[in-house]
Amino acid sequence: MAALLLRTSRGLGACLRVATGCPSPSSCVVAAWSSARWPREGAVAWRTHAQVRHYSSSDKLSIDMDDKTGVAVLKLSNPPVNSLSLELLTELAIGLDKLEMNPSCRGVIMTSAHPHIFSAGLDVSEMMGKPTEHYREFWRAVQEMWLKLYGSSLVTIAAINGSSPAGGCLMAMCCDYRLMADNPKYSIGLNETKLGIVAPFWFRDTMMGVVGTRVTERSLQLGLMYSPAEAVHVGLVDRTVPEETVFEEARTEMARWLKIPDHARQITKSMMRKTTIDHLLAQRDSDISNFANFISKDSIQKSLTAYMQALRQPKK
Ligand SMILES: CCCCC/C=C/C(=O)SCCNC(=O)CCNC(=O)[C@H](O)C(C)(C)COP(=O)(O)OP(=O)(O)OC[C@H]1O[C@@H](n2cnc3c(N)ncnc32)[C@H](O)[C@@H]1OP(=O)(O)O
Repeated sequence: MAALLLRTSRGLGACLRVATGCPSPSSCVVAAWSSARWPREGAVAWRTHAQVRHYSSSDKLSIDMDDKTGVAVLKLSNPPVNSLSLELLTELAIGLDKLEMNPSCRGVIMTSAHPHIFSAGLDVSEMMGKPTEHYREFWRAVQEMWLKLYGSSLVTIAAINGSSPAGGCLMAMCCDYRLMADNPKYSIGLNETKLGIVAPFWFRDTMMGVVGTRVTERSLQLGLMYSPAEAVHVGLVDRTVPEETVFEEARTEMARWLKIPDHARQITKSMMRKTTIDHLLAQRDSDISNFANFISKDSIQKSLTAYMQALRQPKK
């Protein structure tokens, strides 16, 4: 059973079960086998160039997997600002799942296809003027993307080639390592309070795992956005690099991580993240209800409307 789990289901939960010898729920194995049958018929287009395989069922996301190096490159491509719509979040979760199930994949570099913006975070229009059912579906998709990315057993590196507020920062923080372009015009952080909304506990927990309690508390209350240099100073970003080298530096960093035996690194990662993941899993439905109730409030809808109007004003 342990060998089967390692081969078919390499999420962090599976790693820790293998390490501890705990029995796995049978649903986990079933899910692993059904996902392993990708590409799904009709949903995924394949191109093969030597050892690089391109697969994506959406024009908002491209994933190129190099079988020789074991490294996949995941590029967000949702103009103008890579906002995380329901569609893009769903594609991200599916894409990450496929990489997890691909036995030749060992690492993922996440970046943006558009210069200047890594991701503007959650698509605010998905949180405005919609029925409650839509909010529930949207929030489940946000959770799912987080569970796949934060819970990935692969080495994940964020090559942050532009600004990365809120949900964009969350994605970067889910990764094992963060490189950011040293352009002072870019910024990164969890700015939710500035929109009049509150980052949920698992956004907070993710940030605490990266920068610790004190910096998280100050950053969240004030909705701080950090320049690349400031982000390095507080530990939100590991390193800044010249803008034109972000991607190559990410590749070099990946090579360093891939020198570590997968099983040892994966079990260590799982030990570090399991409590945070379990916390959300135990409260998934109540978290969805909380979000749907909160976002439906008139006062919150007014705050979001005002924020979007301000965003649309010409910049000085
Ligand atoms: C309980 C609730 C918890 C929920 C947790 C929430 C998490 C989130 O992620 S909320 C989203 C927070 N995101 C932001 O606050 C980012 C806002 N955007 C920006 O700061 C900037 O747009 C930028 C720095 C990302 C890019 O700046 P710039 O290149 O100057 O582009 P524009 O500001 O002109 O924007 C172009 C276009 O895109 C629209 N837009 C920007 N961000 C979003 C977004 N997050 N969702 C939807 N739409 C967004 C912006 O309104 C412009 O639209 P048009 O004027 O119609 O062209």
